Amino acid sequence: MFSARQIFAQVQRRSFSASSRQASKVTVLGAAGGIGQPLSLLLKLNPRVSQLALYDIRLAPGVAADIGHINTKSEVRGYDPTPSGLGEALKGSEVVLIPAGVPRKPGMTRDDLFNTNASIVRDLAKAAAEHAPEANVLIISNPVNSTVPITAEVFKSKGVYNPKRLFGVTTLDVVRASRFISQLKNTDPASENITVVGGHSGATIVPLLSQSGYNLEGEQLDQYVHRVQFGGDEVVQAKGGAGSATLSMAMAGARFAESLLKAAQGQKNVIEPTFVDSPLYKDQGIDYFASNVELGPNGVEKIHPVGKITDYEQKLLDVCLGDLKKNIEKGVKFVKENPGN
Ligand SMILES: NC(=O)c1ccc[n+]([C@@H]2O[C@H](COP(=O)([O-])OP(=O)(O)OC[C@H]3O[C@@H](n4cnc5c(N)ncnc54)[C@H](O)[C@@H]3O)[C@@H](O)[C@H]2O)c1
Ligand SMILES: O=C(O)C[C@H](O)C(=O)O
Repeated sequence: MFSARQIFAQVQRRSFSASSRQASKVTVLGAAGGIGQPLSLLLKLNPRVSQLALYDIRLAPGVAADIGHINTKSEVRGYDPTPSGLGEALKGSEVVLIPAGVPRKPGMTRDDLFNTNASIVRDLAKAAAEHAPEANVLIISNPVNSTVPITAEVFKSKGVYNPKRLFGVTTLDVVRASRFISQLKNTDPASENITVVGGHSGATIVPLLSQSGYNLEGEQLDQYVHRVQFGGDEVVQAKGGAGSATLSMAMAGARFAESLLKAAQGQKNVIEPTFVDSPLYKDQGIDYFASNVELGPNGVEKIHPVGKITDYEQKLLDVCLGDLKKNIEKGVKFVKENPGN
């Protein structure tokens, strides 16, 4: 005989496993690139994904044919670089990841990518607003501090903006912050989870080490913060002109997509750092900010405040806010002045 409690637990388990089998179409725009390919591979390995739609201006059908042989259940399809191919790739999608655009070379800042990537993201955002207005849109293309506002402005201009469904992917900053502290403290990096707030470039990346109970001091603290803020540059230098982080970014993007799908499929307390339309600094004219965000079936469920920080961290945050405001304004202005076709 089962007790009422056991039966209840069984029903709960069944309903969770039913919802975790829910069909989820995921689309990658820029799927043939340095990030796009390993990201698509990781998504193919994710049992929460039922359909994987790959789009790029080159090679997406080839990447799809290759990944499609992997023996997991999801259907993979690559789309031709035409407006109808893009539309089909987006139609019915629950999660749209956008790593389309050019990466940095040594000596460049992320903002130096603006001139090329702003119009790429604007045009892909237009297609997403038209064909997948209710999808969760995950922006990876740099400069994220500007490409997220660009996407928001496009969605607003089409009357379909939902601030709960637009995310700048800043997961890599937390992945790095966790890895780098584990190297200093000889801990397991997988069990570190350092809070990182602000944005995704240089001084706008603000690790809040004190919130994990660590108190590095002096030069060691300065070096740690610098490494987290400029971790991307380490990879750009090491690749010597052949691009920026792709493999670690693919892991970070796949982790964020998995968190969104988990939350959409009923899991509670799913928290990820991400750059979203946020109330935290709107009184200072800063409409987007990255902090820990609880995800739910509707996307953003709850935006966590920055919380208690040290005077040192407050100084980092002050610098961050100044830069962030300019990056956001640049994105908004771009769409107003260059609405495209
Ligand atoms: N958010 C982050 O943490 C993070 C981390 C690493 C890289 N990035 C950024 O991600 C972007 C991509 O980096 P990458 O290394 O994959 O570059 P990449 O050049 O290897 O790949 C970019 C891909 O985008 C495609 N593309 C270009 N224009 C397109 C369009 N209009 N529609 C569809 N696809 C298009 C290209 O054909 C290419 O396959 C860069 O802007 C880079 O700075 C962000
Ligand atoms: O550094 C870059 O340009 C790519 C990315 O934003 C990163 O953090 O690795």
